[in-house]
Amino acid sequence: MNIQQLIEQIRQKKNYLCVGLDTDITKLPAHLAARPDAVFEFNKAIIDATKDHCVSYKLNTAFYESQGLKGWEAMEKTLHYIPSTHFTIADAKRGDIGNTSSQYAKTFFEVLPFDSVTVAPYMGEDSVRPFLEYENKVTIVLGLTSNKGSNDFQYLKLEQSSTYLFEEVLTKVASWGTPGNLMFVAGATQASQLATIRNIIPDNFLLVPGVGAQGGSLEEVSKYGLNKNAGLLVNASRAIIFASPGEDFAEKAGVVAKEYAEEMRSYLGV
Ligand SMILES: O=c1ccn([C@@H]2O[C@H](COP(=O)(O)O)[C@@H](O)[C@H]2O)c(=O)[nH]1
Repeated sequence: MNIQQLIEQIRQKKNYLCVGLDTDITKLPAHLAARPDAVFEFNKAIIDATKDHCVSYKLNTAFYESQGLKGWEAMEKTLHYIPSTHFTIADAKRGDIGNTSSQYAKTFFEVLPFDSVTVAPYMGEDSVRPFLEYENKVTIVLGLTSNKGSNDFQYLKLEQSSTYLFEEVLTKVASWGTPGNLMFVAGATQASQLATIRNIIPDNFLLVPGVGAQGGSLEEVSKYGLNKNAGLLVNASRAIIFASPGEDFAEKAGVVAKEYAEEMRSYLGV
């Protein structure tokens, strides 16, 4: 799915919810935990219960890679189970010298046919370029992250200027691509910076993690982040997939996803 099709899905479904499949095996419901394909069974049930209330799924690859081959297989099966009407994100945060980034791009755009992958911009243009070379795929670059550690580097002021490092990152990286192939991560916990971010990149989609378990406000994010095409994908992982620890985990996930979707609909004013 490309950005134009994502915009169409948002219009049809009237929400911009991304469900995060951060499937931590230590948190699986007891009745599933011992099953041989537990992670995929869990994800399948979550997708079935939430697909009508979201437009996207984000798989944080760490939760799969940490399980070795079995985890990788669960990630692949999950990706293929997600309906083609939903925008898929590999939250892998890759980026290396160009020669190596090409291999990462091949991994997440070809071997695993995700629609998009998250990329860390620290190593500069040649580390991001191999991802951007894929037509109809989207590169999601870390702009201003949701964690406390974002203060360490992202809020450093550039010498003799009032500009933060993250602002320079957004400005520079935006010139490497277009709103059709480049999104940025902006943490929901950073809502006070969203107006600034929108001034720099009015048209790019923002992937916004940090509502739910991290306490970010959906209302604030929507107020400052929405643009003419919606322009937002707001992710919640733990708050949805682990809404209940019991046999009703999928049903509860569906209820929470529906609540987020309805709140989003009110902000879209449709
Ligand atoms: O700045 C960032 C970038 C990525 N993430 C990822 O999003 C989800 C958030 O999970 P919750 O359970 O909803 O808190 C997770 O995969 C993070 O690695 C982020 O939180 N902040």
